[in-house]
Amino acid sequence: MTPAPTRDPGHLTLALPKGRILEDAIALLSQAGLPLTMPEKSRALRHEFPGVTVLELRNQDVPVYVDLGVADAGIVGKDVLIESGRTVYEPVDLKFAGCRLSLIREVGADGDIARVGTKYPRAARAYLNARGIPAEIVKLSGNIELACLTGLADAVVDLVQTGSTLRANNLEEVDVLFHSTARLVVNRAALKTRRERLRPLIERLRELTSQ
Ligand SMILES: Nc1ncnc2c1ncn2[C@@H]1O[C@H](COP(=O)(O)OP(=O)(O)OP(=O)(O)O)[C@@H](O)[C@H]1O
Ligand SMILES: O=P(O)(O)OC[C@H]1O[C@H](OP(=O)(O)OP(=O)(O)O)[C@H](O)[C@@H]1O
Repeated sequence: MTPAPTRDPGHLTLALPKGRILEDAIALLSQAGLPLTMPEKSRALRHEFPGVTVLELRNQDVPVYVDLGVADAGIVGKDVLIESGRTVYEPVDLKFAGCRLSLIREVGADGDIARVGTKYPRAARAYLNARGIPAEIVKLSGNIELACLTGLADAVVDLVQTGSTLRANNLEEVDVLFHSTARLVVNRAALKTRRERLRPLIERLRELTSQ
């Protein structure tokens, strides 16, 4: 493996997820003083701004890039962070992208739960184990609620925000595993080597989200 080039301690590398978090993340980081704008629609995956590089990633990869120090900091949902099992420093609750991870079934379903579909197998396993439910977990990638509707699973563990997906598909929330919002995550070594950049950013984000 080629060793990573030594990076200028005055330069920040940020891991941001494409998808629904990106626009709010860029807006908040700009308010906090970073010279960022929404990247133009293109196939470019790395975006350069004065003193800041933005890596555009899948949500699940943000904790990996930050934990392994390729990115100094990042923004990701608490749901993805919990599921990743990585213990990155998480100094600010950014309070957007609010939702909850819930156990969902068809309205009125009351049989045993033998199989659960989810994009969150680790969180689902912990929840089911804690309740002594020996269900099989099937890892799915999207439109998770379909697993309930088609009989692929007796229940699903998925995100709920407005509840409109549930209502449109005759589903109900049986239990809430946890609530989630977007978080700033920071690499612990970078917190020391890039202290001058990261400390003011953390402070400003705390002020902006009134913590
Ligand atoms: N309906 C929702 N309302 C509010 N926040 C949500 C909602 N759905 C997801 N989120 C939050 O936004 C994050 C990103 O969601 P998004 O839909 O962009 O991801 P995705 O496209 O499913 O992920 P992937 O990167 O795996 O393709 C989630 O991890 C969660 O924290
Ligand atoms: O309660 P609601 O406001 O309806 O939001 C919940 C829906 O939003 C997310 O799906 P998303 O739109 O990201 O699609 P996905 O299933 O492909 O991830 C989540 O997986 C739910 O399906």
